[in-house]
Amino acid sequence: MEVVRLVEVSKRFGRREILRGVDLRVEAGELLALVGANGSGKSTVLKLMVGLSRPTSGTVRRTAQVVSYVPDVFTSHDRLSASAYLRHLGRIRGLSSGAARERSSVLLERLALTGGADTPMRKLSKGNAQKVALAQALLTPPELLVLDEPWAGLDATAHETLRELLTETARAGAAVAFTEHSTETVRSTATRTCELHERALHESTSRENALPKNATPERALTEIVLAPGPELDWSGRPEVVEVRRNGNGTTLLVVTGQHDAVLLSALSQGCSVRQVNAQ
Ligand SMILES: Nc1ncnc2c1ncn2[C@@H]1O[C@H](COP(=O)(O)OP(=O)(O)OP(=O)(O)O)[C@@H](O)[C@H]1O
Repeated sequence: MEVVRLVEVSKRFGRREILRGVDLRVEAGELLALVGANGSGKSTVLKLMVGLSRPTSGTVRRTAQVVSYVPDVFTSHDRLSASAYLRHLGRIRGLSSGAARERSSVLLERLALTGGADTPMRKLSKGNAQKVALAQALLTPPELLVLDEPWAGLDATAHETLRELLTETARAGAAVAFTEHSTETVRSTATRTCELHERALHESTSRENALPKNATPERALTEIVLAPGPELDWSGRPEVVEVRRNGNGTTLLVVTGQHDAVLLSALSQGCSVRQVNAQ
């Protein structure tokens, strides 16, 4: 399923033409790497994809309703702490306070934020600020996730975690597009690679981890079975896809990769978890 498409897109800054007649289609479940030399126009393509920039000619079609973007530089001069900032954003994106808090802490823990979740963000190091930028993009499940050099500044542990998070997000049905200079990182993460060269986009040869032809990306789900107990309202939780209740308790179908937050939420509100099954 097509999530975003650039059709015959050209982009000029003043008299300078950066892109000419670019066609690019990104589908659900794909991890697209955009590569090319410095100044070749990669960030420009990403900004066009998310709607932060408009083409000089051509069109950008976007079917995704939920779009997340991680810019190449995330400098926050904010006095807010990372946890307060993420909680606030989570609320704006429709999470309950509890869900926003849990999702933020799960993400910051996975990314191993070392600067302190309660430290004002302006005091965070570049790598730790980058972890907050990544967490904000993953607070709620995006349909289109666009990241500009997201590995820049990350330590080895977070480097691998980011690869896992992007893969989980694509498996949950999102289209993921990123720029990256390391060939090794592109090779281990991307399902498709496109190269920008002399204002045009070139599809690179097939990658070893390319999606099988005709594969429909699966929205990987995890089943959580809760024993009879408190009847919680899951309606504000976008990662909870289905709720089935019967005399034996409640079964939740949850987007895999985001089930930890749901489990935490259930446990902290007095539920007893009977089973967790990956589907
Ligand atoms: N807002 C702007 N105004 C004028 N020129 C711009 C603007 N944004 C980008 N450019 C120019 O467009 C060209 C492409 O920039 P872009 O940032 O897309 O390249 P890139 O491939 O992402 O580079 P890098 O690998 O260094 O991040 C550069 O020459 C840049 O100077």
